Amino acid sequence: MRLALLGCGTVGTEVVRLLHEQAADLTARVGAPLEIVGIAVRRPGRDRGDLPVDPGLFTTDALGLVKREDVDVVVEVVGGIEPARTWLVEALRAGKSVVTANKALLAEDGGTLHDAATEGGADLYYEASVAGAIPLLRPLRESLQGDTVTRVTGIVNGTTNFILSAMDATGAGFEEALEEATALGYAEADPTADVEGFDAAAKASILASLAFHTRVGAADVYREGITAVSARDVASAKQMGCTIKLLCIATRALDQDGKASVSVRVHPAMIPTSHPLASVGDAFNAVFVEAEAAGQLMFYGRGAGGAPTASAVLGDIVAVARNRLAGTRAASESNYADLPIRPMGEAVTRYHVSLDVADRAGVLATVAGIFAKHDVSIATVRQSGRGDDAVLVIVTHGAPDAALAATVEELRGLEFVRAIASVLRVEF
Ligand SMILES: NC(=O)C1=CN([C@@H]2O[C@H](COP(=O)(O)OP(=O)(O)OC[C@H]3O[C@@H](n4cnc5c(N)ncnc54)[C@H](OP(=O)(O)O)[C@@H]3O)[C@@H](O)[C@H]2O)C=CC1
Ligand SMILES: N[C@@H](CC=O)C(=O)O
Repeated sequence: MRLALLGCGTVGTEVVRLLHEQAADLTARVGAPLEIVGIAVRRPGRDRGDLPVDPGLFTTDALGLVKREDVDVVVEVVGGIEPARTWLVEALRAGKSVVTANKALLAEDGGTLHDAATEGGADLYYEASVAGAIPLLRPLRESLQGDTVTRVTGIVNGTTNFILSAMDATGAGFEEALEEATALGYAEADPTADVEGFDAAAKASILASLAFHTRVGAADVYREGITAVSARDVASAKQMGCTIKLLCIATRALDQDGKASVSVRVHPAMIPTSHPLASVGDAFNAVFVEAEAAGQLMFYGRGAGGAPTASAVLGDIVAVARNRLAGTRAASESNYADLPIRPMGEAVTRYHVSLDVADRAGVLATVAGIFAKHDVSIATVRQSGRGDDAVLVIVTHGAPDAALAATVEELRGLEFVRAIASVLRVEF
């Protein structure tokens, strides 16, 4: 089995290392040796340490490598939309198997890749694209095909989980924690993708597409990142017995006429410290899958980093290599459902709102009246005074997100509201 490796950075170098260190076992498991015939990178002269590979294999001509007649499997660990899409479509149409970790591309234009795979009769595997080392996509793609998945909830971005865990545990600053996550190889080439929630949204779209048998694109996912989460939010969450996590929540629901639709969102949320997701620290990921017959399933493990991600890539390489040797390919994905996307405004959520207000008579009554006007029920109110100023912390019961957002907008315009210090959703 002859492999073309596209990319040799954090993940690619670990793929090379594992292929080298486990060569004998992999040969036995596949039934044929796995041989790298070329490695496409941007800077072939870059120092890659003691990588166990012939330096003559490096090239900048990725497309030329993909087109080589002797390549069976293309492994893409570069990232981004272009030129990765062009390379992978070329490979798939030519009948070459593809293994990729590129969630951004799958979320943006997965349909083009799947169509090219069908056209070329080729395998397209992408276990590493969601939740690093955790075997999650294959259970959705295979084991749960006989069941109806109703909800997928979890932490799917290691970088932001690392940052939020550090802010919560040690009081570390945002920038400092992001720098450390980048140095550890968790962050994307442009970490904005992590901290603004794009990476988690891409993963959410992949999970929802597989779980609900429908195409959910990146643009269908409601997204908020963690850049607005402050030390004050973290402290406030602690006071309530909560912690803050960047959550991915995908649900399939039926309306009164029995018509199904899906809602997919990514945003920071407060969860009680007693919840199992609260103890998911560092760059670990955890995902709950709820299915009608199976009930609740939990998947947990390292969600980022070179070696954990390479483990998932290697698993896919073995699978596609076995398929090629057997002259077969995996069944096409069943995206038959074509379900509508429910807007974020209809999602039932709860808000934690922290207001800096003037401390005088009638303030609380006016604020409560505005919540009532939008049909939002208040669960708790905490007030602490500071001379002329007071801090009001209000936690609501569940209400449509649009009603909660409209309430906050109206509060913002009140003359006695000095600042809306934070607005966070509360889940579970
Ligand atoms: N890091 C992680 O924890 C995880 C990453 N992923 C995904 O895996 C993929 C790779 O991530 P990662 O290894 O961290 O990224 P890196 O930035 O560490 O590595 C990217 C590699 O791609 C090469 N490259 C970049 N542009 C080109 C180009 N135009 N032509 C040829 N080669 C190019 C780079 O070359 P050079 O070395 O010369 O710069 C480098 O070797 C991404 O899709 C990412 O989202 C998925 C799960 C986890
Ligand atoms: N940047 C990503 C890497 C894995 O997908 C993350 O932090 O989760």
